Amino acid sequence: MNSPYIEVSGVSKRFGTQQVLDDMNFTVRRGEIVGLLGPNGSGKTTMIRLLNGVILPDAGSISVGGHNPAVEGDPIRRKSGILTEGAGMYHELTGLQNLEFFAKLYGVRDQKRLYELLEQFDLTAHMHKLAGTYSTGMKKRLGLAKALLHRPELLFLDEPTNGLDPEGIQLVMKYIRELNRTEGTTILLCSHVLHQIQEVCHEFIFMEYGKVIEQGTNREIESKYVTETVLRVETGLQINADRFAGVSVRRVGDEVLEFRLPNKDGISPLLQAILQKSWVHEAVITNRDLEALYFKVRGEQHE
Ligand SMILES: Nc1ncnc2c1ncn2[C@@H]1O[C@H](COP(=O)(O)OP(=O)(O)OP(=O)(O)O)[C@@H](O)[C@H]1O
Repeated sequence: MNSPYIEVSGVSKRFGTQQVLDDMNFTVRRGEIVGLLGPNGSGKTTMIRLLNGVILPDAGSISVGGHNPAVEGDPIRRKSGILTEGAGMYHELTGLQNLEFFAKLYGVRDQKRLYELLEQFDLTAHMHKLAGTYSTGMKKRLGLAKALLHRPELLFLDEPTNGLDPEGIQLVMKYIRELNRTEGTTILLCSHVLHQIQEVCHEFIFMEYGKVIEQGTNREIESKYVTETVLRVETGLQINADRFAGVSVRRVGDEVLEFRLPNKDGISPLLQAILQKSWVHEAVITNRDLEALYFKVRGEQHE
């Protein structure tokens, strides 16, 4: 098991009278992609700013790669890259000039790196245009190129796919996965779009009201919260009771039935029983994707 790269323990932060973070505790292991998830205003961006040493916690301790961001922000910023929501670009400079500016700031001397990143993010044809004229997707991709200039070992991504079209989302997600796989980059990713990050993250941290309400892999959270299997089946089967083959069932569409089983072992016998009477076009478990888990975890917090 990898050692913790980020350790957050008992961290609280207040702005005026508003308690934004309240006793936050979590760890991120080296080389992992971790999703930080929570509703608007739950404190995700504030947490990233604390990890970068941009603001200071009121209580608790933080370690990032062995450094305390409150007093050692510089070494952390040297080995980390950050993509914020606004991407922080100079609109009156071209894409290339922006990268040149930040390359100088980060002490990146290798000019090839700039062109390599422009190419990687499909920006070569646009590098001489002013960044202010870029589309949202292009700005986001330029922001990523900037964050990666100095080959950081840690990457903070705040809503990396906001405002991107489906193609842009795919490009960014593919790059995140590849970067992690080939360079072992540790990535902390904030997002609302759960189905997009489900595939790329190794672990998830669910936040609410400035607290961590759950942390784990999809499988760990699933085994803790999912006590039954909900199977949606597209079939021509006609039912006239609320059970079929001993399994609870209800109709949810013209040719769609929803079955509730105690566990996955019952799926094959159920499908066999259906197939003896009718056709089946699709069968999907609907209650274990990240979105379903997220609502389940949040729901249990409110009970
Ligand atoms: N510098 C600040 N001064 C005062 N209040 C702040 C400051 N920064 C953040 N807040 C407040 O802290 C709360 C959490 O904000 P934060 O941006 O961390 O949430 P978030 O989870 O990232 O939200 P979103 O998903 O909308 O980006 C909000 O109510 C916000 O108004």
